[in-house]
Amino acid sequence: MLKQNLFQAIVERGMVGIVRADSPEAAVAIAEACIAGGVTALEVAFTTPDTLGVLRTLRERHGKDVLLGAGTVLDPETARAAILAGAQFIISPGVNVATIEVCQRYQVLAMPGAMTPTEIVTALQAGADIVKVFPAEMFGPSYIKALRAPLPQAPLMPTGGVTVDNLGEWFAAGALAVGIGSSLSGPGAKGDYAAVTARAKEFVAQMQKVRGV
Ligand SMILES: O=C(O)C(=O)C[C@H](O)[C@H](O)COP(=O)(O)O
Repeated sequence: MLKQNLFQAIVERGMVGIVRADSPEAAVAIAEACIAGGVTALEVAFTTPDTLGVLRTLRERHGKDVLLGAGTVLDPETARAAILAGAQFIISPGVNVATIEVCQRYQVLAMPGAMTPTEIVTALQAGADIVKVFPAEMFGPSYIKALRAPLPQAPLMPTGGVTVDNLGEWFAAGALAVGIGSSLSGPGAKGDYAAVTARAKEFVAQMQKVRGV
């Protein structure tokens, strides 16, 4: 998919589900549970064993309807491997310029993590497509609003502490999209995949409400 179409597809969904698990089997099961509930942009975090295998499995099973990315990517080598395994976007906890460059070279979305205005501007200058504001729960939605006063052009994706209940607040504050971890996939750690699907459905329904669909 062309990078601009990928960007649009993330914005339309409004959320990226974060899959982080103790085993590749659990990661695939959590991802499938999210997809079953309608959350179809997913990041597999590299703290998961055999993340590349998980990405390949999900890429083989799902066609264009599921957007797949890799998270917790700290360096360009990991980014390149993830792209070869089918990742369409690369998320990092911080700003690593060489990682952003690999994303631009292969035309996948670069989504580095940043917190301060200096970091956010550095990320944008280096070629970030979307800036993950992380850890967003430290300052809450009002921080996104404050950032957007001087940086209205910044496409921000707060990540950390996003829940069904506060989803609307992040968008009201100016978020382009959100990253959702434990409040979506948390029950998956205990093997309760049905609960993950139920949470995914709640997020999708709430997103429609927030957007007035
Ligand atoms: O994208 C990554 O790889 C991250 O590092 C993001 C973290 O997993 C978030 O901290 C998840 O936050 P919660 O939604 O509060 O669980």
